[in-house]
Amino acid sequence: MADSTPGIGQEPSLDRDCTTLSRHVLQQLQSFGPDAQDLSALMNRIALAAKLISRRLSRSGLVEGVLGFTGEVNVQGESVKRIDAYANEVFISVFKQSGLVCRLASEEMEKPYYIPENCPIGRYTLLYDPIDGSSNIDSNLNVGSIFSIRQQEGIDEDGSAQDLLQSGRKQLAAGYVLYGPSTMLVYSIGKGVHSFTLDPSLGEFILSSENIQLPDCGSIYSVNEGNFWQWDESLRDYIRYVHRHEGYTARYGGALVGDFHRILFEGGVFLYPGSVKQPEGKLRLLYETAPLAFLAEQAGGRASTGVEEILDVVADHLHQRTPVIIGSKDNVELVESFIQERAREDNERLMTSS
Ligand SMILES: O=C(COP(=O)(O)O)[C@@H](O)[C@H](O)[C@H](O)COP(=O)(O)O
Ligand SMILES: [Mg+2]
Ligand SMILES: [Mg+2]
Repeated sequence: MADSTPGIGQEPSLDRDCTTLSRHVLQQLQSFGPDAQDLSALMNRIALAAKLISRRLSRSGLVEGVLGFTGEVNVQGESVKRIDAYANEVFISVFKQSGLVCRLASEEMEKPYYIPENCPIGRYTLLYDPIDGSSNIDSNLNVGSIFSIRQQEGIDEDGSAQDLLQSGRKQLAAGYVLYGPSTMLVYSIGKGVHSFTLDPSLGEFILSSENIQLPDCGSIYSVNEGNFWQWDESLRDYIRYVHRHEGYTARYGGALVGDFHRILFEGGVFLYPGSVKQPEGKLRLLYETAPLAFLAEQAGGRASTGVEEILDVVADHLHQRTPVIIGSKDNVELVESFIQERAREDNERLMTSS
């Protein structure tokens, strides 16, 4: 049997390279300057929030007060789950003491939460969806958190947060946490997309994949087909095309983070189009689709509303929704081609009837 004991002068081999998240941020920025230190500290705080939420989720069937609803309805008109409220508070308390951010904006709060004691030191705003896919939680299925970091511009004295109403290209960093069989954090600071896995025995996120590349084309399409008759005919045409062609497979888990994660690693497309009732779709621009679009572009993929890149959309209010088609370049383009074709036909019909 081979002797695996390290010889004199040899390092004992580890399972993997133990690159932590904060070290990774500094390595990418190749700097120890104040901006790099800030970004590294911000990511560290997000990791802390993720660990606290992950710990709570892992005990969800065992302790009181994790599952079920609070009885309140949020600004989106959705019933708030206890875990939504808990995770929202976790991000607030983690960042309140950080000195890093002046303002937090989340799905669960109508207006941003201001931390005046952090200003003007904290020059950043954190936008987040504390728990994405919370309808999955009572069935013990995957959920996530989504985050986006922007530089705060101006002092926002009147509390209107006008500087947040800019395109997604203003994001400094974005990412998500997936609470699945393991807890993973995927992020980008505009230098590729990288994933980390929480090692529960160390309490640290350890690098698992660097420079993730979305395949140009993939077989997965991920969409809630229960909404088929609510969509525009162009989307129905696309789905009919997929049904009639070999090589496609449907995957839909009911939590955007999980569904996007699969697409990021395996390729394909996730869609949440507008419907008759909700022409803008369901997903929110500033803390759901824009951060994921940032990751998709950084990984060589695309994210589109059908007529415009998601990252070019300028929000007109904090909780703005937007249709989204996100994933592999070729797949996104194919969906867009159905939308454009239908728009062209509608135009021609209009021209001939007038
Ligand atoms: O944004 C989402 C829900 O967010 P939320 O839990 O409100 O943060 C998504 O995860 C959707 O729930 C998901 O895409 C499934 O939507 P439906 O198909 O159930 O409408
Ligand atoms: Mg969500
Ligand atoms: Mg949510």
